[in-house]
Amino acid sequence: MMEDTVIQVEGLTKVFGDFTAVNNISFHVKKGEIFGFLGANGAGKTTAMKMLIGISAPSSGLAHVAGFDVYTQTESIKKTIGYMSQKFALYDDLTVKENIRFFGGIYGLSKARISQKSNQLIEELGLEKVAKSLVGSLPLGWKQKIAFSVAMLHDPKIVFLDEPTGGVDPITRRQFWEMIYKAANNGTTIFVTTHYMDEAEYCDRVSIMVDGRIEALDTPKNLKHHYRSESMNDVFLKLARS
Ligand SMILES: Nc1ncnc2c1ncn2[C@@H]1O[C@H](COP(=O)(O)OP(=O)(O)OP(=O)(O)O)[C@@H](O)[C@H]1O
Repeated sequence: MMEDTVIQVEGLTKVFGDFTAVNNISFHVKKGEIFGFLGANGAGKTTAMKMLIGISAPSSGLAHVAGFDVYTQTESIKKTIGYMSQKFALYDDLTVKENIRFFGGIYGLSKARISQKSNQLIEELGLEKVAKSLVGSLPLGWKQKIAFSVAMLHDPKIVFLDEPTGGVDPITRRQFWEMIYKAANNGTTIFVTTHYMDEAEYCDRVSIMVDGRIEALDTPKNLKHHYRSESMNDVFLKLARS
């Protein structure tokens, strides 16, 4: 594995019965890169991501995440990465502080470290007034920003974000992306799926999955040039909906 490669995937495949959900995909992701993982509904993004985060065994192919093998070193992978999904992020019936304490504990942080991280996160996000409110009472955009910070509590090398901004308003999405940039600038690798094509423009490189295969992978600029498109939306429509 090249020194700055943090995700290495070769011929990764997942079969359910006679249906191939992820079909022989290959790519590398570099340290500190923001890697966009795009595809229409059902293209196979979540299935691929589940293999990379060590919760679903591949049918065939190879993958290393932070240097760990997805077949044999899944516990090491889980400790090294952060994960956030739109569908499950935080406990609605715990307060902001309780969520931080809970997830900090799961990640194995010391009490002192959790307390320090909790204060830092609350200050950075300007959450002083709602630190003791139940997360369920907060707007979705706030929840998602807190969820991202919680996924970063243990300073993961790579953070996997599965549609992190789904249903969130454009201003909050922009703020969310500022958090992503900051994490990437600090050396965290970001692997992100999204349905928002403006967000695809913010990625360093983007892959586009169609029916389980990666049909295109390049910088947004090169993809637009190659597909003679004005925007990533056009590129996506040409590939994913053709
Ligand atoms: N456990 C499973 N058993 C059988 N088929 C599955 C299973 N998990 C996913 N699939 C199928 O694999 C295909 C890819 O699903 P996946 O959830 O990976 O797509 P996706 O690109 O993440 O879509 P979305 O954007 O809707 O989340 C779908 O046709 C889905 O029905």
